[in-house]
Amino acid sequence: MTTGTGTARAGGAGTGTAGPDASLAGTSGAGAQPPLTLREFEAAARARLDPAHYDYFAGGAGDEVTLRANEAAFARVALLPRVLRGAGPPRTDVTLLGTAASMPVLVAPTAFHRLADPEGERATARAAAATGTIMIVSMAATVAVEDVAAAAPGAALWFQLYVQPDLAFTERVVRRAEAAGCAALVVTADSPARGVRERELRHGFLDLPDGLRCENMRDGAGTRSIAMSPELSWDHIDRLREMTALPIVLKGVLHPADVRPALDRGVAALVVSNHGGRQLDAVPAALDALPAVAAAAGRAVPVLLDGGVRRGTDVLKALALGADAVAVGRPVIWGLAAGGERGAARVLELLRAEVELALALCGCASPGDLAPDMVVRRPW
Ligand SMILES: Cc1cc2nc3c(=O)[nH]c(=O)nc-3n(C[C@H](O)[C@H](O)[C@H](O)COP(=O)(O)O)c2cc1C
Ligand SMILES: CC(C)CC(=O)C(=O)O
Repeated sequence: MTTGTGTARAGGAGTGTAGPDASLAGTSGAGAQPPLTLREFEAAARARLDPAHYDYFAGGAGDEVTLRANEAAFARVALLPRVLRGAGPPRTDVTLLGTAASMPVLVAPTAFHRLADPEGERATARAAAATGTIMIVSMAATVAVEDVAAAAPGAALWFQLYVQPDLAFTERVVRRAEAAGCAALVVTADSPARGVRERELRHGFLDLPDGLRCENMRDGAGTRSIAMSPELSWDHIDRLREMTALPIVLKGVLHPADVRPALDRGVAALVVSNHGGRQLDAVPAALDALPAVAAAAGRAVPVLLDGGVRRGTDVLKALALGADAVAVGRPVIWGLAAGGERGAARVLELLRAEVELALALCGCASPGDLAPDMVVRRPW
């Protein structure tokens, strides 16, 4: 049987196989071989990036306990496949809040893509479109949301918002995201203050270099730096609900008690996330926080997870433990730094192919077939 034919997708950056992309040969830090895994993409990116920029992307808060925990949590969970279910070639596509995606893997919002590639978020959006998945454009993007949308016609975009103390300014940013065609507003809730990443301090990386800026902060009067809002509260979610008809996704939920107030305010989806270990160190791994949040949501709204997803099998583990989809942050940046648009597309296509194969090997016809009884905690 073949597992490479089950899903139609837009674009042709990938091949549907997990084989190397020869055009990326020479980008790998390990030699002439093109990167074949997300980890190899990280090595390739590291070899190319200014060390200060690599550390900005890679680093986490404090002792990086949570950063390490995110990946380690996936290693502690094992998949328990079913056999002989006649599932056929699996589908990998999902629909989230009305947006179709070729796989249950989204591009998480990450800042400053032009530090990784001159085309920056334009290249990322084209890569997401080629793979047929959703890109969540960061408020801290180095390309304006309008220009990201124009660079990748047909791309499925959502917009991530840091609510600004100036609500009138916040509303103008929301209007720009709406006008650019973003289909959901992802409100980051885990950052009432900015986490301290000591790697940034060691490099003295405190601001974008000359020539780059947060283009979504421009407001006629010029670029403004992004403020974290310590006063952020549920009232702001009410205000945003009044402000926009876009579905609101709450990003950065870890405590199950925060689910009820979110549902009461009409939040359309939740993202279980610790911001890739970059905010409060020593919080649980995202995967470990997922089951309780998913149980509290009780399938009322989609639950997403990000943090530490590096393999297709990680995606299946998260889905089995209650997620409807996951998002990846750093891996897309590694693809971008290693090979621009092609590199980012390759990272996404590798994940899609890995998800497809893992679904087949688990006896699943689609992502929705995963259930909690298909994972076990490793006994070590
Ligand atoms: C370099 C970098 C920049 C980020 N910028 C943002 C951002 O602007 N807004 C946001 O909500 N989250 C941001 N995040 C967090 C990601 O959305 C996501 O939660 C995290 O990267 C997931 O972990 P992963 O990198 O292990 O996949 C950023 C993460 C990184 C690594
Ligand atoms: C510009 C920053 C606020 C972006 C961010 O969220 C991060 O670096 O984790």
